[in-house]
This record gives sequence, C-alpha cells and structure tokens, in this order.
Amino acid sequence: MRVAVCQLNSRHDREANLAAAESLIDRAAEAGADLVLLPEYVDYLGPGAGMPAPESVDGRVGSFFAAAARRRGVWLIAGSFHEAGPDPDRTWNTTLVFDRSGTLAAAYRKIHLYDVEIPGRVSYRESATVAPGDQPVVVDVEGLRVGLTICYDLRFPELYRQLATVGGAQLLVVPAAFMMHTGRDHWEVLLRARAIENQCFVAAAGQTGDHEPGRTCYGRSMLVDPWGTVLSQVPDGPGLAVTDIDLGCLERIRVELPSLANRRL
Ligand SMILES: O=C(O)CCC(=O)C(=O)O
Repeated sequence: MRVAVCQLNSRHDREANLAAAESLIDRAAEAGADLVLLPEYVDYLGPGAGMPAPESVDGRVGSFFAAAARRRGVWLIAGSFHEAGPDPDRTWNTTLVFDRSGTLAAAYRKIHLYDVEIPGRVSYRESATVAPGDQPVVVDVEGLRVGLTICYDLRFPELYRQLATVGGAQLLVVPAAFMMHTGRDHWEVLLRARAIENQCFVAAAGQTGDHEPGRTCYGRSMLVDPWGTVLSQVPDGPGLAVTDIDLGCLERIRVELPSLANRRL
C-alpha cells in the first residue's frame, strides 16, 4: 500500500484551500498513491468570524472530496472539517474517509479538544466552538486496518492503544494543525512514541506556516514505521511525501519484539 501524506497551508479562502488540496491529491495519485492523507481543518484555517457555515458530511466539503477520491481512484482521508452537529453553538471536528469510488467509508470526530493556555505563547479553547466526539474509529482500507485520530489526540496514548488492540489498527493516521510552539519539541517525539509502543505505522499530515489570526503551524508531516524510524518527511511549506508501507516489517517487529502481545494490563 502506497501512502501519501500531504502538507498544506490552509487559510481563510475555502475554495483556494480545496483547490490546493486537490492539486496535492492529483500529485499523490500520479505518484501511484493508494491512500492519501490531508491535514486537520483542510478546508478552512482562518478567523472564526469568516468561517463558512458548518455542513453535514455531504455538504460542499464532503462532496468535493468524494468527487476527488472517485476521479483519482484513491482512498482519501480528508483531514478534517467543521461538521454540523446537534449543538447549534458547536461543530464537530470531523475526518471523512472515502474509498476509491468516492463512497464514504468512515467518519471520525476528534475526541480530545485543544484547551490550552501557555502565557504569551498559546491561548486556545477549542471546546468553546467544537463538541468532542466519543467513538474511536478503525476503518478497513483494502485489508489494512487504519485507526483515525486528529492532532491533539496524539497526546492521549490510551486512544492509540485502543485503536491498535481492540481495533487491530496497523496504520494510525494523524491529520493535524500542530502549533509551532509545541510542535518543535513534541511532534516527532510523540509520533514516534505512538508508533513504537503500538507497533504500528503512523502517518501524520500537518498544516504548515502562518494562518490567520496569528497561528503558526509546525508542519513536518511524516510517515513513521513500527520501529519508530521516520521513513519520509515533508520539508517546510506545502508538499507531500509518498511512501510504501510494508506490512511484513510490522509483522516481523511484532514477532521479534512482542511488546503488544506481552501486555499485562
Ligand atoms: O497538542 C498540541 O500541542 C497541538 C494541538 C493542536 O494544535 C490542535 O489539536 O489543534
């Protein structure tokens, strides 16, 4: 299975963001990718006041990515977008997964919301505008078990453990808009830790650069193998990395160093 992680600089113009995502999907498909991963808030990362009205899964954003998956014949994990839910004041932060025919195969709603106050650095209260999901999701991608998470979820190893054990995940994906301030010290360490401790591949697609208002994202999208080795990484700025996943490597590591099987709690 060939996986493309795409890195974007989404801003306030939704149509421009969708066009940028589509051009990376095209490049990924031309490079032979089977599965394409986009970052968190792929359709809009701008001021709250200018945010397009939240939509259902078959609104403009969902339909756009369904059509892109179908047109290119790829599996598409469409980062995340603001989904309209039952709470009129809060959206869900939702990842949609489309199969090669553009059919919706899964939806995952971010469970852990980024409520953080680091004086002078980061002030963010995601739960003011986003409602948490409560369901871990694993989707079958042509025999590959893919566990879905979003950005801040990365700090909660119990979610990843559940995806790997109960859900049988082999690939864990992390669409993200990870902040520069925390990203430079934590992003790669956390991604590699989740890969090593769960003996899974981890694919992480981040936003990069400056976004309005005053938000800077770390980028460094990457694919990590179950040994914790970074197989590929996207340089600064929008772009993509395409990597083949060898499940034989995962099976070998799980046999030779059976820490998943040796769990006692
Ligand atoms: O965990 C972090 O440091 C960043 C998380 C984040 O930016 C988010 O969840 O949107």
